[in-house]
Amino acid sequence: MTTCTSLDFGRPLSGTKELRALLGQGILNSNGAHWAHQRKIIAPELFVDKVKVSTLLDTWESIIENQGGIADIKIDEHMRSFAGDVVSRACFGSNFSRNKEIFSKLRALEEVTFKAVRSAKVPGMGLLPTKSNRARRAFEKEVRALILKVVKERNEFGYENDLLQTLLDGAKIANLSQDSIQQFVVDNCKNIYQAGGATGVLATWCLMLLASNQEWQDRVRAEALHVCKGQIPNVDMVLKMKQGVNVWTLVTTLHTDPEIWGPDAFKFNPERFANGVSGACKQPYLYMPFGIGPRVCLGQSLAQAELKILISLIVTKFSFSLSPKYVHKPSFNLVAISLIEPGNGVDLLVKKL
Ligand code: HEM
Repeated sequence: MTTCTSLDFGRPLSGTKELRALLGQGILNSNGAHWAHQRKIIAPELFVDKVKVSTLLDTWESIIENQGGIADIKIDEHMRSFAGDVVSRACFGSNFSRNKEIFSKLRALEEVTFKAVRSAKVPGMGLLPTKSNRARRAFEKEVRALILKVVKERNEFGYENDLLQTLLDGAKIANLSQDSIQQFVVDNCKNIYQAGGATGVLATWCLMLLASNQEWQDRVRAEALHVCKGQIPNVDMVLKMKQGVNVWTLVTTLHTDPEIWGPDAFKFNPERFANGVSGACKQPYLYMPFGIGPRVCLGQSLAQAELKILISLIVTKFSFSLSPKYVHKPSFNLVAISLIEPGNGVDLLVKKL
């Protein structure tokens, strides 16, 4: 895989037409030279040191205070906005103040796209003026307009050293028409928001697991307190098939196969990684949470730093357990990068320490 020189790594998503509204021809959904150009532009921008602590902790503290010392919090939205905030700061600079609006419209676009992908059985259905097709087009237009507004402000108010600027400069160097420049920037902004959202889902699952495994929550807290010594953590503290045939690996199955991980494959046991990935499973290359090869996740380091900072801050400031409201319902979201999300969200009972 790493010695492969082809630029065609196939994105054979079923319902690609339906996905166009959500992902366009940005990095997640493109191939060949166009993908390579985008990857070259985006890769240097996803710096670990751009992670900043958000207002999430203050929000939780005030909710807990208002609810008399212990609060029942549905954490999904909080984690989603935290991840969005990090992506926004890391990639779109200080003036990306519309990030919340863009995020919520993208989420709505994702939901209608998901429905369309699931029901795209009849050829041409995507073109009919059905209620969901109209909604999809409306959200697509709104997201595009919001992003282009930010681009306009950037062009009027000057240069900033961030991904948005790099995308604008990269599109200009490529000698694209005005329309193509706009499409290039819009598609890639949407893709980065989509891809970056994965961290929010991962943080949600991580807190759910720590909430239902108190012993591990205590161990993680003790480690975070030991490493951070009462300070806010920073990044240093925490880091041949026939042509045209595409193979999709169901990574969840790979990551829970007892033949690979041993008889306790389904148990939440972070201890298995005490001696690294090679100590945890038979073949280290079978562990691929961020993908593998030339299309490996570009935000891997950013996401890992972001999660370590977030989780160590949360465990040192709060203790938490699963709320009786929580219903376990993992749901597959095939739209962007195949995430398994908590279908009913995650409800936690949170107390300030
Ligand atoms: C815990 C969080 C995350 C997980 C588990 C994750 C996982 C993945 C996976 C599995 C892929 C597909 C790899 C493949 O096709 O082989 C991917 C692609 C990608 N991810 Fe992430 N990701 C996360 C966070 C992020 C963040 C925070 C960003 C940036 C802000 C990001 C940017 C990207 C990009 C740009 C791609 C497309 C790379 C390409 O096609 O060349 N990801 N990610």
